[in-house]
Amino acid sequence: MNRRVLISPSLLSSDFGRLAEEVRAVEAAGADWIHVDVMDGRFVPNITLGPVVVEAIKKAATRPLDVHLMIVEPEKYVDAFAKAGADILTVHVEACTHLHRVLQQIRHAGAKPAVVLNPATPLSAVEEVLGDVEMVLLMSVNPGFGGQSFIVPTVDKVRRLRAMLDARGLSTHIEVDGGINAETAKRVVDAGADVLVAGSYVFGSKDYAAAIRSLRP
Ligand SMILES: O=C(CO)[C@H](O)[C@H](O)COP(=O)(O)O
Ligand SMILES: [Co+2]
Repeated sequence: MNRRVLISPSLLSSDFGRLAEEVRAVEAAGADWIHVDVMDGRFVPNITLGPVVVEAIKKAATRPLDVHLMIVEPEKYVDAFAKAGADILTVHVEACTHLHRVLQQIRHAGAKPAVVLNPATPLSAVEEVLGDVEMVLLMSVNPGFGGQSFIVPTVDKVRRLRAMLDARGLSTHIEVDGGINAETAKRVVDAGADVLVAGSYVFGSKDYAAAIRSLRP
């Protein structure tokens, strides 16, 4: 099946001093979504931004905000991020004691629920909630930093997840995040991914439009 591939540039590698301009620039360059990385210094060894900054990004953006929460106890903050303008809210399965409850909370808050797995977390960890999410995000680096190398076994993980979804008649998005460039993009799209996060590849290039174009099949 031919799915339209969506590109979600990660602002993590953008110029934070010119965040609104950067959002407008990637949108003009063809971004479908805007990926926002929220890190708390506990779930991951890095700290980025909170709901106040998401609200500022929302004012600059016209495309959906794809908010990736790399935080412990996400249930304490999902309402605030939804209120700030997150359209898709993605929580780590490793951070949720009651994953199903958190996904319900996200939907009640008015955002689309999604779940993300670290590279070492097996697909079986999300098998029971596949019908409750709009998207499954597979990390293809260990979360916390941009600019890392793609972890190759993710390609087979994407293929196995797409087969699990097909077997259940679900057309849930599969997003891949970490080390995405023109070469790795092709490999994960061929395996069944349809949303690509790219941070350093897009924001590190001189021509955002050309970089985004090169990620599409
Ligand atoms: O979630 C993330 C890191 O935890 C980022 O979205 C990801 O690393 C994007 O950066 P790059 O494309 O440079 O790998
Ligand atoms: Co991310």
